[in-house]
Amino acid sequence: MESLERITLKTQGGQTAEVSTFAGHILTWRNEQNQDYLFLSKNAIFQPPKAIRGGVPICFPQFSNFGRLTQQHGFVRNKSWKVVDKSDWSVTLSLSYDGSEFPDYPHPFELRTRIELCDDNLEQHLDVTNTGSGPMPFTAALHTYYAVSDISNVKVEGLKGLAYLDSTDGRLEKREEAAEVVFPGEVDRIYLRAPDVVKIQDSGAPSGPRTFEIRKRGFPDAVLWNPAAERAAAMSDLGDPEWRRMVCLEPGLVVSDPVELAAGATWIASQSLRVHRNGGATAAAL
Ligand SMILES: O=P(O)(O)OC[C@H]1O[C@@H](O)[C@H](O)[C@@H](O)[C@@H]1O
Repeated sequence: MESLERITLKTQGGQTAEVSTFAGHILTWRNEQNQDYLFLSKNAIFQPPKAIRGGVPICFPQFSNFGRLTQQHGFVRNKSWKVVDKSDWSVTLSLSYDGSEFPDYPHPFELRTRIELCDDNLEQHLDVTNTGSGPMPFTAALHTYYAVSDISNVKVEGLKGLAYLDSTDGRLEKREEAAEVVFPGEVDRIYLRAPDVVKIQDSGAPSGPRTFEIRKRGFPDAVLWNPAAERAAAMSDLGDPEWRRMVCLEPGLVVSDPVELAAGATWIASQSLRVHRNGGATAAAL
């Protein structure tokens, strides 16, 4: 098994994050008690170019099959990235594509991600520059896997009233009626024009209830995913009971506000993840 280069970030308060140069991928984010905030599957396969199951894979230049590529979620999660700069608590990675490897995607680009860790707050920035001479269409998502005690303890707030495409039902457009979305079975939805703040509550976390607050910028949509038992059983790097310990909330540029980036132009977006523990706010500032 090929070992991955991991960069460790640390805060003064003792939280850590690990970032893999393969895939420009946040692998872990742990609090000072070494408890995981992000889910990384025990069955994850660390064998490039296989995508890693958990953490924060970057889906680019395509989310799912929204684009012309045959690779689900694009190809940057299967590539090695370069470290541009690094401090104890931050790292910037980049990936250049010259437009030649994938005939269905002849658009050269320079993609960067910057990851900054503070106590109970992780920020991830994504920016892309079109280095070609024509317009560059793309879709994208930060495919963030949160660690939860059990999916039956999870409720997602902030989606009520939104239209969504139900990927478990032929991408039929539906409307969210629930103030708190729960997971009685497989959930795979693309919420259109989601608000910039969405919250995931976990009432069974080991050190008391906790809430993940996701603040997104520049991503109009949000994908919510848990595969449930049957689909997870077909995924060798997930399976049972791992699927119970995760939920994905993925800020995305998927359907709303499609982008055709002009030659030389740069697009930027980000997410800021904050954890509120035991129902109380943390001391970290945004
Ligand atoms: O197995 P992959 O390619 O990492 O994708 C996992 C899931 O990613 C989610 O973003 C999609 O909405 C799901 O449909 C998909 O199954």
